[in-house]
Amino acid sequence: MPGVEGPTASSSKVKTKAKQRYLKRKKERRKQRSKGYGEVQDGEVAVDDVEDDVDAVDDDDRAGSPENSNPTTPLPSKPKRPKKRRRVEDEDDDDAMAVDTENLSPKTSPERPRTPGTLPALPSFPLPALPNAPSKSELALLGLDRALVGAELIPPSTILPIPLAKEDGGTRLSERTRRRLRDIGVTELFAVQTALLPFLLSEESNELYQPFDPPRDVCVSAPTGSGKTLAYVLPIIETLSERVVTRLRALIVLPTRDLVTQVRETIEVLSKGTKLRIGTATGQHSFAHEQSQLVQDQTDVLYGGSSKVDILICTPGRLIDHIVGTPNFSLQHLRFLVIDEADRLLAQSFQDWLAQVLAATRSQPSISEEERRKLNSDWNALRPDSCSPIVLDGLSQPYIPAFFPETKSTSCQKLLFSATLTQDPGKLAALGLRDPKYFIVKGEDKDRAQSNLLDVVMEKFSMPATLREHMTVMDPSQKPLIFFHIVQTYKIRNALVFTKSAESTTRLVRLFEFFERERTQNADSSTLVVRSYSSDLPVQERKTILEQFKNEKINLLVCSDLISRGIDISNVAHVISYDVPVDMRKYVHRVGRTARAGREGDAWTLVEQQEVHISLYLEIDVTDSCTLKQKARYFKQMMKDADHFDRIRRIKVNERDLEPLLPYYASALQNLKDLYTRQN
Ligand SMILES: Nc1ncnc2c1ncn2[C@@H]1O[C@H](COP(=O)(O)OP(=O)(O)OP(=O)(O)O)[C@@H](O)[C@H]1O
Repeated sequence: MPGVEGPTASSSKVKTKAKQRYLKRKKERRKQRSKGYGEVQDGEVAVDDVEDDVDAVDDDDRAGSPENSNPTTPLPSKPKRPKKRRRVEDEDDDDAMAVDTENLSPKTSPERPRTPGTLPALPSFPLPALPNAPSKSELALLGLDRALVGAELIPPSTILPIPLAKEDGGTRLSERTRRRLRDIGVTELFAVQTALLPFLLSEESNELYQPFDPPRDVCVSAPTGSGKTLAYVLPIIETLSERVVTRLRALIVLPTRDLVTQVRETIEVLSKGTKLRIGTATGQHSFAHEQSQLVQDQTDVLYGGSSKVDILICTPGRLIDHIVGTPNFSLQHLRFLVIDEADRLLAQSFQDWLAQVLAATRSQPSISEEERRKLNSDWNALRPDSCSPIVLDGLSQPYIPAFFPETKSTSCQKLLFSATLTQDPGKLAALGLRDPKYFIVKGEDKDRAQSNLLDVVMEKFSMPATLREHMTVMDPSQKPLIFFHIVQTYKIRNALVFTKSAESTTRLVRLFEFFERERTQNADSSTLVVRSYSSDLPVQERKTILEQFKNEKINLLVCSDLISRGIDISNVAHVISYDVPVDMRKYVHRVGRTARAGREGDAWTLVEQQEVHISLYLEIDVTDSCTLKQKARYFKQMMKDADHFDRIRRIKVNERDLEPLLPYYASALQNLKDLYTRQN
């Protein structure tokens, strides 16, 4: 067909011309070479002959390569011309591959000796490279709970005035509650409260039961003394104060009895004028007594439970005792489950308390066949209004047809609080949080939201802005003396002093008392009063001591970490860590006993340096000298890891500063030694 043949014929003509041009250039090249190198060798001709068969268009392309573009270019003064590349069968191979193939195949020119330096340079391939290792911060964000990424960050300086007028001013608090707050001197909401109250008191969430649209759970991380207690107490009181029947609707779990007492006092003050009833379960009283205080009817089988209290504040151990052993003690009506000091409580595996509590909020009553038959015949006898919707669902009941049968959920909203909230996914997973909402009080700068969030994830806890921190490094043998020196020099009063154990507490108090006796005998000043506070003391005595400390009849209270968490004593001006805290969390909670609610405060840490000189005093004190050797380094590293070292002012104490105290100290040591010798 002419239409087909025409182009084919013309292309073959073009091809012929191109080939002629190519052959002409080739001849010229040969001439050039023979001038420069003399006789052409056999092998080379052979290669060229192979090349002659290659498609001319290809050759044209190659003619444009630097190698061939200028045949008149002076050739390098090498003994042999560079070996010509040979195009092998695979047309897709690039030039580099062609060179490689030839080099790997000595058959192409077996007789030609290979001279170093005659091969064209191989193109360099990019070397395989490892990707950069992700930074610590990138790793921290990986796999992070989405809820935490969407956390609401609240600048610590945020406040909201509480008006007394009819309008609530955005606080969502009733007039009654606002008046109560005014009565106790609270005129504005603190940062954590400004965020929590509107969230927990929104219109949709003030129902006692929300089986089809249950409320979201909440996790709060806010510094010590920032007002977390009111952030949960106020919404609980506001939501429950409208209730008609008393049911156990709020459960507050705390790690110690002292904290239970403290929170109870706060709730009692603020719920004045409501009908809400408050109970505690700590094991302080007999079990039977507690049962009678908590449950109305322990004899009948009541599927809806029976409660004398609306709000129960308790420690986990005693709570489990009641779940297991108190008839009609039921958590089915719970609207709020508060876990304060959550990181500490989640670390406690006591009887798997958390799993038991969560199960109790969802549990169905176990009903015998006989009871079930009775129920079917007399449904009204059950008094269905006494059961929560979720329990009612589990009972045999008259069949009510429904187009859209919906599953009901417990209305219990979990609220977790801590100044050192754990981000441990395993621990949080155990809680089975429902669409949790995180609130984090941290950082004034909104542009640094990402890094603030990272700090929380990497457990770089925030501290009160009004806290001043100091540390002094010393030889262990001088620690008691330097402690006395700091107390005298900085006029330390209203101080909590933390030691590592109840035993060291007692010893330090004795030594201090001897020292003060010697000092005041020879000087015109009043004796400082120091007392120990430990779990060994009877409850009533502990209460009395705390009262005396609050009333400033005791100047220094020496204690172990028993009261390092949560305890709120407004007049604590100083916290002294006589023994360094074992971890950053402990440090945060210890120093957080001062500088609360915007007040100023000082924290002092006495750190032993590496070299250990065991003195008379320390012979009694030291049990683990290996640990001791590590202390200064360990403490500094702990602070550096938390990006906190720069906030701590280092104090240097000279030998000369200590000289005036030495005689009293020597006598005090002798007295202490005599005392221990007598006791043994
Ligand atoms: N809005 C407020 N105005 C004035 N004082 C307040 C306000 N909110 C709380 N406080 C007071 O601040 C102090 C510290 O509050 P709270 O004990 O709740 O702190 P916290 O955040 O729970 O601390 P911690 O983590 O140490 O337990 C308390 O004395 C409390 O009465």
